[in-house]
Amino acid sequence: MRFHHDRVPGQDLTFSDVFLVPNRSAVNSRLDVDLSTGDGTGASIPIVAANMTAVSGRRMAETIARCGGLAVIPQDIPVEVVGEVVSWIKERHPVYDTPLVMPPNGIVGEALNLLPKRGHGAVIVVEDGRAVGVVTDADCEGVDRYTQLESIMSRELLTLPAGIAAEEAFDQLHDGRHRLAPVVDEAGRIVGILTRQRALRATLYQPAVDAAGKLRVAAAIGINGDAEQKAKSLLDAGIDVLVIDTAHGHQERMIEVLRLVRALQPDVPIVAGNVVTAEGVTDLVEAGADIVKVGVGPGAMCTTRMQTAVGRPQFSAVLECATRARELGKHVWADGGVRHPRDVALALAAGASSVMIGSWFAGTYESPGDPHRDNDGRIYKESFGMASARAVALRTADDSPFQRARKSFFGEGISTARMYLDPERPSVEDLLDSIVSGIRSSCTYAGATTLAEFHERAIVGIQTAAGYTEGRPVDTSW
Ligand SMILES: NC(=O)C1=CN([C@@H]2O[C@H](COP(=O)(O)OP(=O)(O)OC[C@H]3O[C@@H](n4cnc5c(N)ncnc54)[C@H](OP(=O)(O)O)[C@@H]3O)[C@@H](O)[C@H]2O)C=CC1
Ligand SMILES: Nc1nc2c(ncn2[C@@H]2O[C@H](COP(=O)(O)O)[C@@H](O)[C@H]2O)c(=O)[nH]1
Ligand SMILES: [K+]
Repeated sequence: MRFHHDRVPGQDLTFSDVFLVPNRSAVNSRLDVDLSTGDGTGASIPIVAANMTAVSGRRMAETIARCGGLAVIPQDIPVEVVGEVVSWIKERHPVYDTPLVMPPNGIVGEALNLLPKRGHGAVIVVEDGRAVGVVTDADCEGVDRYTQLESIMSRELLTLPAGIAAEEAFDQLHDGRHRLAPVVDEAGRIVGILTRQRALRATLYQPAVDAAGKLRVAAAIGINGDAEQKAKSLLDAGIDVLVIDTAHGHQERMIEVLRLVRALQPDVPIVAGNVVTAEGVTDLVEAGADIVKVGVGPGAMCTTRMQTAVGRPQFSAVLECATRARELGKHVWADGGVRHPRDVALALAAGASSVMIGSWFAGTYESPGDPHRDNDGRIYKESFGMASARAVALRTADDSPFQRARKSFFGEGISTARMYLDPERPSVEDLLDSIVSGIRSSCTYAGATTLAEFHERAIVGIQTAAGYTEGRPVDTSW
């Protein structure tokens, strides 16, 4: 990456301060771009869902991995629960979505609770292991909540044979005017769901899978307590990437924990952070990190900069840290502050191998929270920071009241924020489509077919606030 006209800025910058200049390009199609990360995590797109309780649970993890990214199960989840989550994810189909299933005598109220859990928007009614009907939101409209599904379900059900080619599945769905269909094995048992969109996505995304063809998932630990034992248990549970995460990653306890974990000789990459300086990267890499997580204070739930003045504008932090990591033969993940696909492109241009997204993904069907409606009927989910009073209260539930009170003293995050579901893009897969199409396009504007080439060729300019505003779409006259 170089700065436009080689004007290296004298101050630190964040994503809104910068833009990408187009290059002469020999890349004919955005579909010719390979977005795999090359950082040893096996991800085929450079997106990681952050280790936040309001963001990354089992549904987020399977959905993102199916599109080639990763989710990090947060450190606050008990190890035995993480073990169950990992086994559950490894049992999911790498291409077909997990169906929501109910019996014919199940009631509409329950179906309405299940529907927002998944982007495909349908409950499959199953009897003796076979699909006998399908119920969507529209079928439940104006119907008493205690009505049994068999009296409202649509019985005109297309089923697709397991192993069907994605394009063939799309055509069958399209020709039969079906939005989705259960995929069944030879015995007629449901193995998953294909919507038209998922069939299309199966041709555009490569799932992130392990050597056994199972979906990949990452998990995090903190630096307190018996971090080494916790790391061991997570590795035994079969996680694919281990994240060691704390607010101030450039501290000696982190270095000590990293050394202990590295000594376990895990055969999965170790990610550690967060830092924002080259020195931080050097120390964590020397202690055993394969990937360093970069970002102090850019997160949407984060009050650290207001509380402490500490942090660093994220674009410059990523650039400096990625440069050092590259010199050491290692990688960085850009963590926090991403609100538009352009921010992802800029973090990749600065040299990150992957970009972490938290709050943006909290406002999707697949995040763990329950959907709520505001006074205007808009659907939102609650998000909260991992250093907020709410997260600290959850994390310290087993401590004595005095210990809990002491630990709540240093909150550095928001306890409730409303993350609205975008009616056009309510599922995390919709957001991924938008991000991935954006960065594929950024790569071709730069003349790059891989992320390594993108970083090499990217030309970054610095803009005024007016320059940034000019780039925003205008949806009313002025
Ligand atoms: N990326 C970011 O900008 C930030 C992210 N977070 C996220 O919040 C979650 C909780 O992290 P964290 O608060 O580190 O909790 P942890 O449970 O990981 O504990 C942090 C440990 O570091 C010690 N510590 C020393 N100085 C600091 C400091 N300035 N800030 C925080 N801890 C310090 C703490 O001791 P003691 O409490 O006694 O001081 C404690 O022992 C993580 O997921 C983290 O990523 C939190 C803040 C900033
Ligand atoms: N200072 C704090 N930072 C936090 C907290 N919870 C999470 N985070 C960080 O934010 C990113 C995600 O950023 P986003 O803009 O995509 O939401 C996450 O990975 C953490 O590094 C917090 O309570 N305080
Ligand atoms: K912030």
